[in-house]
Amino acid sequence: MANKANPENVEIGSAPFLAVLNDLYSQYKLLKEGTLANYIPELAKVNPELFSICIVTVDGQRYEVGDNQHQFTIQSISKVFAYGLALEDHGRDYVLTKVGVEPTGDAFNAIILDEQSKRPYNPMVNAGAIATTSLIKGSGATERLNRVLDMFQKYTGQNALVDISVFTSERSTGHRNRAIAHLMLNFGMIDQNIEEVLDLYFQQCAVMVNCQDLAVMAATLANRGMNPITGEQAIDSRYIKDILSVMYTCGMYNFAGEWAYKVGIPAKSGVCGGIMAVVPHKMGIGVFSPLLDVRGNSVRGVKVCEELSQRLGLHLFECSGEGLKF
Ligand SMILES: NC(=O)CC[C@H](N)C(=O)O
Repeated sequence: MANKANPENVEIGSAPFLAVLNDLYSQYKLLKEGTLANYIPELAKVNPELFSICIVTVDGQRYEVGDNQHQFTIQSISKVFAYGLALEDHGRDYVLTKVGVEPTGDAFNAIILDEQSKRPYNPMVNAGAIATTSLIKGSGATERLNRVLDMFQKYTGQNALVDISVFTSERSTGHRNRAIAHLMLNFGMIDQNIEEVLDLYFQQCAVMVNCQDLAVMAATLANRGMNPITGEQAIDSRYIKDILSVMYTCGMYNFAGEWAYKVGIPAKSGVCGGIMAVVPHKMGIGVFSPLLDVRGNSVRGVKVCEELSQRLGLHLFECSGEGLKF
């Protein structure tokens, strides 16, 4: 796949977004820091050079640069959407008894639960995401998986498929997640068959997307839950505030505070190297670059979002008028 800016992009959108995206792409293409996620063996096989940035506005305009068609597994970004489905299945109050909404300041895969309540801290870290996945309704494993895939299809407008190699790779090595699930079983936070819950969690993490899909999914959240390309309602709009709040406070794990301070918009990263960011009522942003920092966030992805936020004036609390108007 081509690693340089695709000249066809000029057709897709217009300045100023495209000029900014092209600029960021050429600038950060030179940045080679970070490491591939190798605790899931299949993820260590990815080409570390891959890089793409995409913006989709709530009125359906698309601006993109780089390897936007390259498919990768969604990993932790799936946690956002599974949380939405659990909220639709059970309502806010019940979900809150099983998964909290407190940032942890710990790594995404920390084996910890809230001391008092025994709940996992929030749905964006592994413990909370496994608990969330255990809440997804269905009469058996196949129906639950199909519901998850249908849900992803509504958000992306594309067929949702699981990358079987990545799924089996994680299933055979995911002992840390198994330990987390057993801890939650011990405290009665999950009650279903653990292996079945973990299978669904690993499957949802192995759903294939490209950078464009991330931007469309983010734009759907920015657009009160309606996919701006297909017009389909992907989630009940009443849960958008729940989702965006936990993304804002917990979506970037133990970098969430600095992210909120510097970038100032709800976002979610995954060890695939994807970052999905939401500018409410305006746009969705997807960035993909697989080299990760120590917290498991894409090195280029963080840099691109920091600069994009500054240059387009995206920070939610920006009031000095800095950045481009749109
Ligand atoms: N941060 C991530 O993307 C983690 C997701 C991965 N499937 C895991 O559970 O470890």
